[in-house]
Amino acid sequence: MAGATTVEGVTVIATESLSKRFPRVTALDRLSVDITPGVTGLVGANGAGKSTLIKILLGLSPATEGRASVLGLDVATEGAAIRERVGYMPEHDCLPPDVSATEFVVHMARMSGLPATAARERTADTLRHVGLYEERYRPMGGYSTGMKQRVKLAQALVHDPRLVLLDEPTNGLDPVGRDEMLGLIRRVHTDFGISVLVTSHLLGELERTCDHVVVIDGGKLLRSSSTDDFTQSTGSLAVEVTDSDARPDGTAALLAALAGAGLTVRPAGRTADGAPVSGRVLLVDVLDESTYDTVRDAVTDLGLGLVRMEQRRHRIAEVFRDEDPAATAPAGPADPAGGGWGAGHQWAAAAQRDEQNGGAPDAA
Ligand SMILES: Nc1ncnc2c1ncn2[C@@H]1O[C@H](COP(=O)(O)OP(=O)(O)OP(=O)(O)O)[C@@H](O)[C@H]1O
Repeated sequence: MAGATTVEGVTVIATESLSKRFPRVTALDRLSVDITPGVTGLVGANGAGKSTLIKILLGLSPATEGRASVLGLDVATEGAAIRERVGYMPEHDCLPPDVSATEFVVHMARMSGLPATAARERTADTLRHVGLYEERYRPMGGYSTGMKQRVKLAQALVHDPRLVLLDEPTNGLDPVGRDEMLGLIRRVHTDFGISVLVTSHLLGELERTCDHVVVIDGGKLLRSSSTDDFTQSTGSLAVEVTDSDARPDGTAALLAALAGAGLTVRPAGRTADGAPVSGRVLLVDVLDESTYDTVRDAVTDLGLGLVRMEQRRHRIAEVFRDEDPAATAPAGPADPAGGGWGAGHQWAAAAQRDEQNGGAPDAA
């Protein structure tokens, strides 16, 4: 737990061999991770232990074993001090329906210790920031899911915390609402310098929003690294060609030619919005500079037109599929809570769901 006491500016959250065992399930299993300032995604399938970790970090639920600190404060003994400095957006709907957003957020601000005038001013500012200014006096029972999520975000920000913990803030939102929420979350950090830990079971949405991603599965740490490292191009090249009279299926001809030249090549499978691309885009593993020449020469020799040839980055979901060959096997209906599945299977299911939800960004 390197940053627990002294390097507060470097580590906002640190856990060391943190475990939480319930009678029938181990929700967190010796989790050791350091989280630095910025926007960090905590990703995991349903039941991976995300909410459990958040509750421990807020000092609301004791760990069974191990230690954790938030902003240099010990979660076991300094929970109240942590909750003064940290905002929390819970996963589930918890808003009283008869109360307006303004009344509710002012109330939460007062609960956090702000004087009445400051609470009203901060509430107005925060609701404006989350885009709820016009509707702020209406009872929240009539709000859409997106509006409710914004109120939950506003109450997490109103006392000007140094860190916010957001539990599945995009849950229940349509793709547009999800993008708007992710944009807001990004601005929480860029506009106000507040660090963010945001949980999601959708791998794809985090690579657009987070500087750093922590992946847990079955309460264990799978991986913690910068988003760039996750999605680093490892030399995948997207190639699309036209057909010709001589080659009515130019893509198949090119695939055969490149494979014959010793390159690893496969259909890309999906477009930017997650729809199948009927095999027109090929992905070629780049070994070195000569790969570009081999592709160009093959296209020319076959007499095809080159529509595009571009470097592409991996998507986070693919990293997990690539790391576990079993995960690419047809998995049937996604059931991440199904007993006995290994990590790769769970992530295959999560990745599959991600794509079905259209949460996947660029494929080529
Ligand atoms: N109070 C509790 N008593 C018993 N088991 C619990 C309790 N809270 C959580 N669990 C179990 O611990 C595991 C982790 O749950 P947790 O809610 O942390 O997962 P999660 O990653 O947040 O998933 P979700 O997004 O579905 O809530 C699950 O198997 C869950 O059933």
